[in-house]
Amino acid sequence: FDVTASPRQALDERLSLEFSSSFSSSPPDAVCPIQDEFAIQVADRLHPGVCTHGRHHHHHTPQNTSSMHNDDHTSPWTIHPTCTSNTTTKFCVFTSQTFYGDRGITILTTPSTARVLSHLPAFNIKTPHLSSLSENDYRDPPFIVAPIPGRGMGLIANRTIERGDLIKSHPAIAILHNDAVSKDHALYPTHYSPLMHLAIDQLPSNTRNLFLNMAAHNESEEPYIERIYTNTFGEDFNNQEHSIVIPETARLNHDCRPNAMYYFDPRTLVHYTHAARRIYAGEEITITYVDPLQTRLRRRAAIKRSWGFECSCSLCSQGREFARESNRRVVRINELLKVFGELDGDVRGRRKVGGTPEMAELLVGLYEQERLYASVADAYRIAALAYAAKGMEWKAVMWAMRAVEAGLIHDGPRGDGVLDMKRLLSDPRKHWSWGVNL
Ligand SMILES: C[S@@+](CC[C@H](N)C(=O)[O-])C[C@H]1O[C@@H](n2cnc3c(N)ncnc32)[C@H](O)[C@@H]1O
Repeated sequence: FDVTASPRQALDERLSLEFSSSFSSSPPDAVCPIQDEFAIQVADRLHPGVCTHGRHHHHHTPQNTSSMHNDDHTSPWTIHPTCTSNTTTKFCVFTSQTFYGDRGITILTTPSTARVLSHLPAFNIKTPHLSSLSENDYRDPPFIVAPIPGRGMGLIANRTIERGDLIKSHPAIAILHNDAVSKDHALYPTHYSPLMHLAIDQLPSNTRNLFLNMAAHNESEEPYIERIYTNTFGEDFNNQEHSIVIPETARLNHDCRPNAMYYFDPRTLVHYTHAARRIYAGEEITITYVDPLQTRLRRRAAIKRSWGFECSCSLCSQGREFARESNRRVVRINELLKVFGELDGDVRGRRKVGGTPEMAELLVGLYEQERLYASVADAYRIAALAYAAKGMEWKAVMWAMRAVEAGLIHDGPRGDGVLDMKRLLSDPRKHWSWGVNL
């Protein structure tokens, strides 16, 4: 979806997911390295002390596993990898049937990417019965799954959900290299299609059923690949584009001005969805499938091209004058983002901030007018930087605090923007942006 979208979109009009690929060069963690509150909570509940005492913890390796690697690390794959032969790029299926308990995960990728993945903390916590996680560790989720006229199934809030409330969090069940699932690829279906089928078929049966129960927007096509094209999120691993499958989250329908936002934690392979604004009982919970900072024409075209439906969300169906003004704001937002440009310090920690505080406040206003309540995190951060650049500490702090709150919804606690704003808050005068525009 969104900046993530289906492989088809990922291939056609790939947009970027900033937090992806960041782990590709990070060293493997020796002890339970998870800093994520939720994952720690889950791990500790099931295996008290593993995360808190930092004991080394390896995944159990069943007998039929033979490690592909000869490093000192135990392979997490519980089924011997199957690979393509006679292809320029070698792809293999790597499956763990014990990932997050009995949920399992299947990965169709190159051996080098699989090796990077196998070192993730996700494979370092042993969480046998995270099936509870598959409905979010909620005994009483704040939504029901129900048919929505003209949209198939969807999620309806069953009580008030406040901004920032967790709606869903689920580990991925499949990670598929886009080159191996692209219908346009010369070697698909002869070489890659059997591998893709094997990948899904090797999942534990309950998890495979989650996959098969997902919607396909074109039933006449091959059922597995259609489910992938309809439901996956895009994510880079090892700097290569992949599609990730989170069946429960794939029930969320699209809205150009959604009330929920998701992010993926590439260390734990858990996908999180939070409310971006207050959602009342009876409202449908939605996410955006496309970059929301596009004009109506482009959004509608992108949705039609990748999912085959006509966007009828409130923004897509509003009257001509309203649509024109929204388009204008979107264009202006993009112009301002360009003016502010690169938002990190340079190597010496000194980089001018490209715009003024007034421009930054205009940007915030435009995001809010556009009802972009999660991605407004970017505008808040820009405002904090613009004020810090002018040496205006308290204004900088105010916007940084807003940026952290919105950033937690938009990018999660390890998002670059959130981390940068936390650094600013811990000592504004030592931040890279302090006084750079004076
Ligand atoms: C990821 S699935 C969403 C869940 C799906 N409705 C289901 O029944 O499981 C994407 C598909 O849902 C439908 N869909 C999602 N958002 C929609 C919307 N705003 N209007 C119409 N159909 C929508 C389209 O058929 C799309 O291909």
